[in-house]
Amino acid sequence: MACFAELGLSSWLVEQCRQLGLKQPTPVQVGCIPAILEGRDCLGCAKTGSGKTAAFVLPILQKLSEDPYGIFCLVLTPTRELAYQIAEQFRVLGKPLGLKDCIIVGGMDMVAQALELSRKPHVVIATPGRLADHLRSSSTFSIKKIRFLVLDEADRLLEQGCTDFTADLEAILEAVPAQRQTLLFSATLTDTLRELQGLATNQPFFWEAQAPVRTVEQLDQRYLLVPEKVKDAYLVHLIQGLQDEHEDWSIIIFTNTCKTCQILCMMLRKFSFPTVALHSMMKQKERFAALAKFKSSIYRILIATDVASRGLDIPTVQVVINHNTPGLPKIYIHRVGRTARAGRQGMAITLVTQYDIHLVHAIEEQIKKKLDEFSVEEAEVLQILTQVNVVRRECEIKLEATNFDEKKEINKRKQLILEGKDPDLEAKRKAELAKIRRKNRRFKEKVQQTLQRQAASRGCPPKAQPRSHAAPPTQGPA
Ligand SMILES: Nc1ncnc2c1ncn2[C@@H]1O[C@H](COP(=O)(O)OP(=O)(O)OP(=O)(O)O)[C@@H](O)[C@H]1O
Repeated sequence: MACFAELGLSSWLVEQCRQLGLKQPTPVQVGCIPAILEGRDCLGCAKTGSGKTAAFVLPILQKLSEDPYGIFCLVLTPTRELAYQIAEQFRVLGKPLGLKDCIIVGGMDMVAQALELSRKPHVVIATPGRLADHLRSSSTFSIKKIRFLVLDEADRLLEQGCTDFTADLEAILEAVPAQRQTLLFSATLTDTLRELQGLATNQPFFWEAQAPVRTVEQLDQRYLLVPEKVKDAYLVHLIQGLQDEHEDWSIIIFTNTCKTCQILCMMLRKFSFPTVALHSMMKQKERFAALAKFKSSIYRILIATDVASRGLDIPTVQVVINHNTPGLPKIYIHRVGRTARAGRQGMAITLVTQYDIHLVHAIEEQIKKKLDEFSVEEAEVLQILTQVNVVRRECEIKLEATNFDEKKEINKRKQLILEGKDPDLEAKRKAELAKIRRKNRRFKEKVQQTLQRQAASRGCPPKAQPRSHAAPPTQGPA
């Protein structure tokens, strides 16, 4: 395996790596750094926690040291917390350069950001929405001369998920020069490869880690079949077990909505688990504070929505629990990638209800690996069931009293207005879409029932279970 110096990096950068404890480059670094130094665009696809950040930070710093000016590089990332993490890597590795960086993310003071931008930092790390706002409203800075454009978690930036970056990305792409080096990185690039290739046209170099499985080897991946109604009792039982078994334990729990995240956080605290929440309904300062408390192990459990599923690098995390089975395999890959990073061991446990078995199949097909069953003593779960349900209900009532839903609705409307959309029209469109989906689902169910009836009348055995180990969930103690 090559060493950092053999990749063409200058001695001061090699020394920085050594000081940081990076002894040998990882495969994605070996693959991408020389191509970037040659001046080529680069698309780097490698597993979670495999060192993709340094794969672009190191060559950019080298080029910056040869021709320092501001603004030299723009890095775009989907989440605010990730922007701070990337900035830290630039700062640490670029220390000898006296690197000036600037973080432009939503939820922070815009005037202070505008001032910082006008001081021509070498590197700007931004979320697309806030940077586009600055471009629309200010003429005190320019990204017309940037040498590097980086899209970290590039597939997320390009897909139209719950936060749609397309319009903001368009505004940004109009403001950057055509002559630039574009670097795109993610653990799941291949799904949006065609769109991404349109962005990187300068002798693009595509690097993908060759591996039979798309998740890391050191990750023990489990599923736990739970009846929907008793999910939270299983969760409490799981955490209790992990806490009893491990001295220095640290867990991230992923939920599907901000509200569930908030309720579960309140509930786990009632059970005296040191828990902090991270979701987009929190103020930015609270988000940073929560993350800092978790990183410093003051709190052992971080309960989060997918705002924390990409990129966050917290080496102490040993376990990831998916409170809901992710609807998309790619979300699963990023969530479970918050543990077992940089060669460490880790475990991911996905709670699977009777309605989610097909999602597990889709995940297994994508990652090219079967999940193993995680077994628990059902009798022990039964013992805490009533208590957990009562506490959860109390937390729900408490949260309702804070008008959480109303605040969420107002935030949503604000966001739509900012995106130039009519909130009422959007609501109507959504309701129509939901109606169509319901109709489709009913139709599918009817077809299924007819097929089963026909099979039964022909005397065929009922259709086999989709997977050998995914037996129907046990009749839980509901
Ligand atoms: N050459 C190296 N040797 C050892 N550790 C490294 C090396 N390069 C990076 N690391 C460490 O590996 C960890 C993961 O790196 P990084 O956050 O860049 O992963 P990633 O590939 O971007 O993951 P994700 O897809 O989840 O964003 C970091 O703590 C980083 O400091």
